[in-house]
Amino acid sequence: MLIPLVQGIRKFAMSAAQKPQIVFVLGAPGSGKGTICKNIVENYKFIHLSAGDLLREEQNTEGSEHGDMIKEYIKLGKIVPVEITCGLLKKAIEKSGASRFLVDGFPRNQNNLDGWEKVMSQCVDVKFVLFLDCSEEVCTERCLNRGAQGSGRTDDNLDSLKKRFNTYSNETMPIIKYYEGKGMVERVDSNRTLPEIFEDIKKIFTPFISQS
Ligand SMILES: Nc1ncnc2c1ncn2[C@@H]1O[C@H](COP(=O)(O)OP(=O)(O)OP(=O)(O)O)[C@@H](O)[C@H]1O
Ligand SMILES: O=c1ccn([C@@H]2O[C@H](COP(=O)(O)O)[C@@H](O)[C@H]2O)c(=O)[nH]1
Ligand SMILES: [Mg+2]
Repeated sequence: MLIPLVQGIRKFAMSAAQKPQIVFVLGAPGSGKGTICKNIVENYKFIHLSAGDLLREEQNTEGSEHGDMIKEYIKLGKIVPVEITCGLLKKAIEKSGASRFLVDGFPRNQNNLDGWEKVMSQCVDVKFVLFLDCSEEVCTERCLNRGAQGSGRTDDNLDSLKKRFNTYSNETMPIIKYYEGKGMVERVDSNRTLPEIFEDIKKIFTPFISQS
């Protein structure tokens, strides 16, 4: 599966006038990644790609060879192998043809990072990581509310949330630290109200857009 993925991206890279710019959006489950990305898209020229949404879509695609595996991984809060997730992201980036993307909820572990770098690093330009920093307590309450309001997500329950937080602490935090070490992390306290968060988002994205 990895070989056609690499070939496809090379073809894409050759035809692109400029490398697409990528901002990774990371944070705990329920930290507000999807909500904040929606706000960014309303105010700045970005395409929002949620890795979780792409996986849920794939899971529900009739005849998908990965559907059952994705379903199981999501319920257990485990990270799906990068070949699948990166393949879906690559396809969405190519299809869109846009120049700026918010990649929400990826890379989530070392396997994701290695796979992304192997396949995408030559063809896209990762500008920075937006890190939505939010306490487990606040995040849990938000996800449980989202479940109670009928999200339909199989992982908006206490049992799955415990597992998702474990995965986040053990596997995703080291990736955020890795980017921090490279001076690439913009941290926003997302325990606060949306207007407060959006003020900080403006301070990050307005200069970024005017400089790039
Ligand atoms: N700052 C906030 N204050 C109050 N509620 C919020 C805030 N940000 C997001 N929410 C709500 O919390 C829930 C989770 O938000 P969202 O879906 O954006 O998080 P997420 O990080 O994408 O979560 P996941 O990782 O589970 O996909 C949603 O119901 C959303 O409306
Ligand atoms: O890169 C990714 C992104 C997500 N997953 C799986 O999906 C769920 C839900 O993701 P959300 O971002 O919360 O929508 C996540 O817990 C993982 O099981 C993944 O494997 N890889
Ligand atoms: Mg989300």
